Amino acid sequence: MFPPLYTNSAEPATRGEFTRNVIDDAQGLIVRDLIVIRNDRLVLDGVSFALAPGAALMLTGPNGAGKSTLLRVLAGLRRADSGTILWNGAPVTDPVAQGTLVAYLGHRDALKPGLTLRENLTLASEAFGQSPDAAIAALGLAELADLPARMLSAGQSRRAALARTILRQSPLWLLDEPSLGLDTASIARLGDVLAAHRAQGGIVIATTHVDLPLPGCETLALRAPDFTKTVPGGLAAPDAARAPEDWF
Ligand SMILES: Nc1ncnc2c1ncn2[C@@H]1O[C@H](COP(=O)(O)OP(=O)(O)OP(=O)(O)O)[C@@H](O)[C@H]1O
Repeated sequence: MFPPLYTNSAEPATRGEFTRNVIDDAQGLIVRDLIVIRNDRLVLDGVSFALAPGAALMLTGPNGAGKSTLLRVLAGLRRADSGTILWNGAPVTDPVAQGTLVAYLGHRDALKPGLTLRENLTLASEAFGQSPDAAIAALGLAELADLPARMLSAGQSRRAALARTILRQSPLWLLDEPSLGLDTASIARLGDVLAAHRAQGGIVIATTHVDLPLPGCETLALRAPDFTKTVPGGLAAPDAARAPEDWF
């Protein structure tokens, strides 16, 4: 098991401890010294953590702290200005290019309103040769499966988006506020789904403003960025030279 060492500051003591204890070729996910600058503002300032297979991390912090930004970097939807991501000891430069490594649930449910719930999930699952039935059942959606997505409530729609995320059967789940709008029974189902994934060696990273059903998880509390400080022109590191149009 990795040591639960995290930081989103550049404090030398924490960085030193992290470096001493984490072995680069270990199984699982290692994130080291991630720096992200948005609009000349330092949003993530040296985020580091390590998660072994079966582990989970809850990302907390005030609005604007960078939780979604961190997930999007890990999902390959945005580049970091500097830092390293290792998966099973190998550097991950583009998670999207790794195919099924990552399953990402963003803020938006992004269902096609004219298609039924099942059609939405089938569309997503065909590329992976999976049937959507297990995911539909796991999120308690069988009775709603033939309704057009436009007829789903906010919580039902969130469950459908969760089902679409999990059917990829990716080892690394990145979930942005997965419990948003879910009722008590649905949160319990979400807990079962997360536990089953972790029991198979999967890793979960989830942002949240409320408690999530992730027993034994680690927590990384990101701090609000200091918006009185600017980083004009970004960092001197080569990554910072990428054109803004390369970024999502
Ligand atoms: N398009 C943008 N351009 C520049 N800065 C942005 C942009 N979108 C967001 N930011 C800044 O990036 C920072 C991190 O935003 P992010 O969405 O990652 O925060 P968060 O912790 O997920 O917040 P919340 O709890 O509200 O979801 C914010 O402080 C925000 O001001």
